[in-house]
Amino acid sequence: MRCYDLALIGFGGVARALAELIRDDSARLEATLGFSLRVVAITDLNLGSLLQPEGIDLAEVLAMPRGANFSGMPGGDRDADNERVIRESAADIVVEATFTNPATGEPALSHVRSALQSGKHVVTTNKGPVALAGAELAELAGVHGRRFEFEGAVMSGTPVIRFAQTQLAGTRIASVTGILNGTSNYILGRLGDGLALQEAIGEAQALGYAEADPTADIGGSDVRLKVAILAEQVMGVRIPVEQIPTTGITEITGAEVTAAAAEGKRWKLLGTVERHEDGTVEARVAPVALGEEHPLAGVSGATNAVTFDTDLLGQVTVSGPGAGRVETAYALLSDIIAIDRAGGR
Ligand SMILES: NC(=O)C1=CN([C@@H]2O[C@H](COP(=O)(O)OP(=O)(O)OC[C@H]3O[C@@H](n4cnc5c(N)ncnc54)[C@H](OP(=O)(O)O)[C@@H]3O)[C@@H](O)[C@H]2O)C=CC1
Ligand SMILES: N[C@@H](CC=O)C(=O)O
Repeated sequence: MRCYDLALIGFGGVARALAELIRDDSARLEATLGFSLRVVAITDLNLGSLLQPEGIDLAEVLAMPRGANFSGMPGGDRDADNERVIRESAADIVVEATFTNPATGEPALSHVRSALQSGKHVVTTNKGPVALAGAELAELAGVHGRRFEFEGAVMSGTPVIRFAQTQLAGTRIASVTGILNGTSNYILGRLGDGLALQEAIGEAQALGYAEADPTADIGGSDVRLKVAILAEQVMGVRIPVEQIPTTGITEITGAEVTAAAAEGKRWKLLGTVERHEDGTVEARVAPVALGEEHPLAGVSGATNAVTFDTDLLGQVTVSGPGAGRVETAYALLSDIIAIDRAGGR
């Protein structure tokens, strides 16, 4: 049985959900996938660092009370010494799940570079490094004979990047348009139900949908990163993030959501990448009041959907969870499966 050792960098909602999956479902995963997973290192701002090459007892760390940290445990330290843990741990795969900085991609970008340079595969749900340095990191992975996988960076666990890269590889994609942020889509729905913006944000945070800084969700910068990722990964065009005109949903009121609904319309925050006939490619993020007949109008809650406009198939739409702890942990698992299927070690 193949076994992959993991280092979890960032132990928040998504990484914990992955740890719970490994703790609770390893027998099924081993039987269906043919490999096992073991966590040998964890770092987190709150908890510090834990390095245990023989495997960490996940039940023990998942049960740690709020405010506790790893100091006092064998291989434990109260500081989150990410770089040392990434380089020194015996992990095969580094799981990067810290927060997303939409401007610099740091510290995640440095984590990914260090992991690849020290000969480890990387799986991440962090949009920053992929949007800002995707090509550089893919090249670095190639140089070191490792893989850089990031399915969860767009639409959480719903397989959209790999789907487009493999299943749509033989078509020309003229445009990609989608609802790409679960939090803002959820909030628009709740504004329509009569909630105040802050209440709706609070709900999205409690449900594990929102970014550590939710202004990234409602201000559009989260979708802007995802649009840049889709442009590069699916349409082969690098568009610097700062060149993507972006408007969020902060100016949309509950009254406007209700008034639009009365006219048969639904406000949606759309991310779009379009290839024009002259070959130029344009990207944007903006709220749009869609008519009820539009295929994306009925996509509600934290569900996301993206429509690819192709020459051979016409429109192909993929829809599924766009946020959520367990859903996003699934993206990490799907990346690990991709590494295994590519030959693993
Ligand atoms: N939740 C979702 O639905 C989705 C999330 N993502 C992405 O996945 C990543 C993780 O998301 P999620 O788990 O929800 O976020 P959380 O905020 O729950 O978890 C992030 C964790 O990383 C820790 N952390 C932050 N900075 C550092 C650092 N420098 N060193 C070590 N630990 C650090 C945080 O500690 P502290 O709390 O002290 O800051 C926190 O425990 C993010 O990049 C997010 O954008 C992608 C798709 C969907
Ligand atoms: N905060 C994001 C999480 C996934 O990327 C969202 O709500 O879509």
